[in-house]
Amino acid sequence: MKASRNGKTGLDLIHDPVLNKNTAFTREEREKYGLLGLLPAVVESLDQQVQRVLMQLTHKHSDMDRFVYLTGLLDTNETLFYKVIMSDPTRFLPIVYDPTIGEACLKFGHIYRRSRGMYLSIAHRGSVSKVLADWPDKDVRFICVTNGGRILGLGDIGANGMGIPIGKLQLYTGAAGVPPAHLLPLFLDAGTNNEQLLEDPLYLGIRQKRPPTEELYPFVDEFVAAVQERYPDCCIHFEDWTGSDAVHLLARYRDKVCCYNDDIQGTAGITLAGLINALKIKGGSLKDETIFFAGAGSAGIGLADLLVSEMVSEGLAEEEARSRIWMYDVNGLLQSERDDLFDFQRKYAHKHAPTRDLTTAIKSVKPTTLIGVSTVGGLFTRSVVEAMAEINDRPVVFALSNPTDHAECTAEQAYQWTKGRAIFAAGVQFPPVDYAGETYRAGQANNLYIFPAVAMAIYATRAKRVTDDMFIEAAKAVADQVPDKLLSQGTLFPPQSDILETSVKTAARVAKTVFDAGLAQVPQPADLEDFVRKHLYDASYPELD
Ligand SMILES: O=C([O-])CC(=O)C(=O)O
Ligand SMILES: [Mg+2]
Repeated sequence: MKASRNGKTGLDLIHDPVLNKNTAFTREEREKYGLLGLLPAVVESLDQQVQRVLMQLTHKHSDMDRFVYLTGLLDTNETLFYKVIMSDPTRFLPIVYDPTIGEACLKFGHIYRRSRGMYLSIAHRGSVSKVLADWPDKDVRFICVTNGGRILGLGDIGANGMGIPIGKLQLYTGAAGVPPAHLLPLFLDAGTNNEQLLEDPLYLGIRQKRPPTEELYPFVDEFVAAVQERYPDCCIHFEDWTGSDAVHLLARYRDKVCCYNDDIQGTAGITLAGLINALKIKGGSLKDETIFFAGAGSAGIGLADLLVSEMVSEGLAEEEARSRIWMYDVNGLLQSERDDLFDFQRKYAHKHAPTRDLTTAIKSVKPTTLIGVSTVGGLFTRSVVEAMAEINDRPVVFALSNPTDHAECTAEQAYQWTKGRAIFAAGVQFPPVDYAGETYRAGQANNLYIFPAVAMAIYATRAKRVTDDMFIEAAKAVADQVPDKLLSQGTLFPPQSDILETSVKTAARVAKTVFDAGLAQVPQPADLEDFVRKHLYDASYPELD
């Protein structure tokens, strides 16, 4: 009997999720690797196996059950898992990702079956590098890392937040074809302040409160240094940290190592794409907009900073650009007299009387665009949305918080309350809305259009650093790929059914930005799209020798 390329034969080969083909092992392979008798008689194609999975999924009663089933499939047959989700992204992205992932994270410790990725705990301080070396793969190119501090709009859910790095990296592959062999989800466990979880007997993380920043940041420093040492070509993707940690950690590392924060830069990118297309619909240019953020955390600040740089490139002075951006948080409008603001929020606090009422603030500031990054479901009440419609002929309203019950308002509310005049987008997918004889199709302003494509560009070019320009270019590329017909129905983003194609084109444009900035570590090819295609993961069975 011959051994496969990783030395495995027989049951060990069947139990290896990367090499397993299950009923698709050929007769020759069964003979060669000692599989005869371990499999049913039939030899099936990957497509036939997909049919069986689809059939089994129809018998599940909820997307949560489908999520658990698909996780099990990934644990046993990676190729089949990606073949299934890439066969119908519109159907499967909402199951492996938002909104189902939100519920999956809340229940993570309860539905947990098998470990995936790595868990580094603050108890490992001083030996993080040694513990990281337990990971068997030699060529890790991306680590998506969270500490569970602010998962989606769900707040601090500690180790249950591990669902997010796992899901985000599945989107690298499913939405942009980054090969899964190079991806490592990682949970940096420094405890949780979530009392309910600390008391849950099935909670999976360390049972202690979060440490102060002075203890957390040296731990993150040690982790970042350990990654540099073991995987010098690895890009660190920070995800779902609390707002202030997100902003401070990105500032700490962005000029020193290859890293980015998706909540800051990816969310900013997709929202910029939405704004570019909203302006195509209503006319005008970004520099003439007044933008009001409900929520002043990492997503709001990241987007505000990106908008300021775009407005400056359209000719505004930086101070003037900042004056067009207003923010509002739990304590009301950010204004110059407030003494409870972080350094990075202060630049968006303008002279204004204090107000703690959102409608009053909107009526006074008169924004053209309202962006919800508050995590507060229903924050955009009828009076808020009607105020936007009074001020603007075509009010731009983006309700970006997720999962679904955290959205600031629904698509139906936005269209009804503005009598169909809103240019609306949400962080989750809402169904089409029929209003006064028209059908409106709100697009999903989700960073899944941005970060997987940016990651593909980083992967293909071996980029040394990640810059805001890469996210701005990704935003423009995504905006350019929305067909006119969709724009006329109010959809600001490309269809998810073509997500891989959209990502390839976006990645090619981002790759150009990387080469132009001199940040690539490979020679520049003549045809960038072809170059990206050569790096794509192919969901078909690997050779075993
Ligand atoms: O994951 C998503 O859908 C968007 C996101 O990054 C977040 O909400 O933190
Ligand atoms: Mg996030």
